Amino acid sequence: MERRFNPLDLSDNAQGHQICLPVEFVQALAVANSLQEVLDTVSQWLYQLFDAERASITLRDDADFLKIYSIRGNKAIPLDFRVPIANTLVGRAFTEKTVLICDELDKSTELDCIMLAQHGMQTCMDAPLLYGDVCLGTLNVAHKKSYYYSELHAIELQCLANWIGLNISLRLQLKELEYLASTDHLTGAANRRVFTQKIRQAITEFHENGQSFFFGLMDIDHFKMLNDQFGHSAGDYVLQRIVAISETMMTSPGKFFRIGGEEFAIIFPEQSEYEPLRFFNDIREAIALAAMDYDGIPISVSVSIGFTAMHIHDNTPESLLRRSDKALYQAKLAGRNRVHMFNSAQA
Ligand SMILES: Nc1nc2c(ncn2[C@@H]2O[C@H](COP(=O)(O)OP(=O)(O)OP(=O)(O)O)[C@@H](O)[C@H]2O)c(=O)[nH]1
Repeated sequence: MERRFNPLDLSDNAQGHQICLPVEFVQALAVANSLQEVLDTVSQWLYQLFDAERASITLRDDADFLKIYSIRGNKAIPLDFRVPIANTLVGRAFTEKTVLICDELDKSTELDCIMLAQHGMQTCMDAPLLYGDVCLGTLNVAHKKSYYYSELHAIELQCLANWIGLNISLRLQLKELEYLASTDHLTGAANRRVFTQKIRQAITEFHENGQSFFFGLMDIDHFKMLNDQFGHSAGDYVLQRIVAISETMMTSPGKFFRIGGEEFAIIFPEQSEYEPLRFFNDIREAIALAAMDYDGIPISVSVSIGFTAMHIHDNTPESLLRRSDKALYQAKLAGRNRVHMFNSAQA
């Protein structure tokens, strides 16, 4: 059997009812440092407050899927699972912005109910996480006994969903703002602002714990000509491809940034197994060999790279930038499509 409750009707029916929350719950939410911490705090407390076998939170992933972001208890539907919005109880709670209770999970034909029933649960209740007109996802609890949750439980779950919806919405907006402030919108690469933070951090870490690194500047060859010949959007496409190729070439601690129109910065921590000249050359070669095709027109492009090692007397990014820029200039002068390491004789 299924029961459904409109959140507005629930609040009408709940006139005079009070919801009582543990102080630790409210306190833990107040000090949560990230969206994930908020979600984990909420699922932990749902699990306890609703005497649940399982508590979870989904958020909208895209037009067709919700994603499980936090779980406490039974892992019948695992973390990060993308739950289809179609043909699931949780999907209907989300799209219809309605609290749904399924009292006999083993009789349901919906995917999420089947998965829960297969792991021994009999009742589940899903409430929409509302923020104004928008539904952000759902709060979900499940229990081993059938017909376990009452309308009072539905009132309380929806009340929590309304309260937490605001918190989640603000955190999502903050995440979006952080993303916009740190990302180059054309290519998705980390931008100059992040570069400035990361290079300063790398310099500090070098002076504090001796973790050395190499710093490279990469510049597209004859990019103006490419723009003139094929058009600005072809140039944009090439920028996107170069970023995608370079990012796949980064070994895990390597960091890549777009710091100007056709200029990129690379921080490459020193590591015995991957020699820097080879690392930078591998990137250069991957770009030179890449098959690029813009609107049916084959385009080949190359880059030049200048790099330098971190020195004990480097206290700010400027000296590193200056040395790499000189090496880059040498690479261009020598014919482009090459990598040069800074050599003090050229200073
Ligand atoms: N399509 C596109 N072009 C850009 C973008 N940002 C900068 N550019 C172009 O990049 C070109 C840079 O040209 P130059 O600095 O003359 O250098 P170059 O032609 O690459 O020559 P070399 O560096 O000497 O090999 C200019 O034509 C800019 O308009 C962008 O976001 N998209």
